[in-house]
Amino acid sequence: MQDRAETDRAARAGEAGRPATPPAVRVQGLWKRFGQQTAVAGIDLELPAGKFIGLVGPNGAGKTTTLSMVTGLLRPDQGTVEVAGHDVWRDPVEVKSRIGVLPEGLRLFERLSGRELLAYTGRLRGLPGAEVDKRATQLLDVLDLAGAQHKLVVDYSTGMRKKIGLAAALLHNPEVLFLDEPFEGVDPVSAQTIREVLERYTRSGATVVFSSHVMELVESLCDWVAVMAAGSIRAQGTLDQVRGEASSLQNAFLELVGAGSRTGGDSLDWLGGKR
Ligand SMILES: Nc1ncnc2c1ncn2[C@@H]1O[C@H](COP(=O)(O)OP(=O)(O)OP(=O)(O)O)[C@@H](O)[C@H]1O
Repeated sequence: MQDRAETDRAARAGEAGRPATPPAVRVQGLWKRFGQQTAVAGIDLELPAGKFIGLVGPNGAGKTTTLSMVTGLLRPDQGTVEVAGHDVWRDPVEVKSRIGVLPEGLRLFERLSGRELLAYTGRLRGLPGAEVDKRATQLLDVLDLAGAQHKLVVDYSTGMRKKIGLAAALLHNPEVLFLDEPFEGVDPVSAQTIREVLERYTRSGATVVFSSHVMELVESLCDWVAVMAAGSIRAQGTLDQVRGEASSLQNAFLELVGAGSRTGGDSLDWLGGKR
């Protein structure tokens, strides 16, 4: 007779007998309140590994709060979060070694140059100096920052800051990369570069989770989507599952967040009228 542990192991094993990969993120019963405001209202979320995942929702939906709790930056009031099979709040060191994060309102060491920032990040991550140098050179090159590598980060533009932040988040080759609005403030050329880097990264089996308001972008990039509104998950699944019968993700999104019937400003009858 199989013992319990054996049965559990068998249940976790894939059809080929290999251990099944745990989801990139598993969230259960997650809550966060700020005073009277409930930012995240008991969500469950399971994000598969190896996918390009979009977390979408209107302003104030709770995306940043969720990503902050998932990445160990903000302690939940209630609930559990696992990343790559490890509990974020019980096993933070293990989790942090496996993830890269580009947070909202990115704070960087402003008085370092881009290259110094990468060198410092690499050493903090415990990488050997020569390896950091090699990876930094390649990342600066691919992200078109080689010409600005000796400039102080404080003098970087918004898009350059996003790119150096992304380079720092990728330097240790994380299993799961979390990006809060990675394309905001980024010009189309840089956006294309970031996109190519991320597509290449997910093709290697890694997971990208990013939040965005731009549905066209999510539709063209992601194979998996979670829709959030008012602190709850309204839908999660493959792009096709979430889009359902709707003609586009944008239309599905408007229905899911209950904005489908909004009038688009009928009450502003004075705007554009007689002056
Ligand atoms: N530190 C805080 N203190 C008080 N309220 C907060 C705090 N952080 C978030 N909130 C509130 O929680 C709710 C969710 O905010 P959050 O920033 O997570 O939304 P979001 O989906 O990321 O929005 P956006 O798309 O506008 O960035 C909002 O109502 C916000 O005002």
